Amino acid sequence: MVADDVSESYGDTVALDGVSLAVEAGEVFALIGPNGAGKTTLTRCLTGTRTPDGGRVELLGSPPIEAARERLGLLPQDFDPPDRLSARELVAYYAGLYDDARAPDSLLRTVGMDPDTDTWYGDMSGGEQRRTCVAASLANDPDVLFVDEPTTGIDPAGRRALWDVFEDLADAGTTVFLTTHYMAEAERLADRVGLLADGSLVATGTPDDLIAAYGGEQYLAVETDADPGAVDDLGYEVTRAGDELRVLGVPPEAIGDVAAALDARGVPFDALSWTEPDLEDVYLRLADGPGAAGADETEVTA
Ligand SMILES: Nc1ncnc2c1ncn2[C@@H]1O[C@H](COP(=O)(O)OP(=O)(O)OP(=O)(O)O)[C@@H](O)[C@H]1O
Repeated sequence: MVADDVSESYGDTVALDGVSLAVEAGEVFALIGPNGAGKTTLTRCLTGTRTPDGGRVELLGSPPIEAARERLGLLPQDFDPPDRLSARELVAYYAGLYDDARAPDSLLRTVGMDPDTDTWYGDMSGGEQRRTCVAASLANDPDVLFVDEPTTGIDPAGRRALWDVFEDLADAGTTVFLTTHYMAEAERLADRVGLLADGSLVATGTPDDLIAAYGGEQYLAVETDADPGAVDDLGYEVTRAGDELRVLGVPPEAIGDVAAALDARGVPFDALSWTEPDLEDVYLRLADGPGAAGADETEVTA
């Protein structure tokens, strides 16, 4: 799928301001960014539910509106099926829209739902509702799946179970375009991540490359009142952050040496913890921190 210089506004609100990206067949692409960044709008443009004001969009080699419906799966953020259907009825309804659909019971089991439960959709917990909706979005065994915040409201075990579902789909060759606020979800699932802020794509790259470029350094946090000068001869930069000293750039294999050096210098400390940057640090730096969204649009590559 391709978005080329896509712009879209709602009245005076600019939701997308010249977004360009390309997602390869079989790739898992995660779109992250703050509330109101334009993620849902971009998903709508890519799926043909909105026609952008400007730019070009291509899905499965055609304008989205012409893309083969039976090859697409879509779970919108605001998907709101009828309340008075059981999970089986709901998934069977969506499966019935296609000539060649997967069996509803098997789909429900895939997402961790008991197909025999007769609770109406309107009476299910938020997490059960979302799982059922994920099952419905898979009814036609799509080649390209768009899922907008698929695991919101799902408990941690259920979320991990759905990650396995998406991973299995990706392993089987399905292209997945995922929108999420869970950085661990993007980091675990995505081949590439795009960070959208204020309608612009601020950075795109593999999770590892983005973390290397923007995540900052690994560091050893030393909970102590000591002055940074007490440990500034260890070969690492040392800064104070609240009640801890941060010894920057310490690799995991050097943690013992630093602890021994603290002891040797008589520096008292209550705790040591080692931290390595993750996608959340990238997000905070580029989208939510000081100077956020100020980065030029960047494709990060190894
Ligand atoms: N139907 C609409 N009418 C007017 N403005 C809209 C409409 N839909 C979205 N917007 C505005 O467009 C901008 C982008 O919204 P969008 O829903 O695409 O963001 P998002 O990144 O998906 O946000 P969230 O993470 O909260 O779901 C926001 O400023 C939003 O208020």
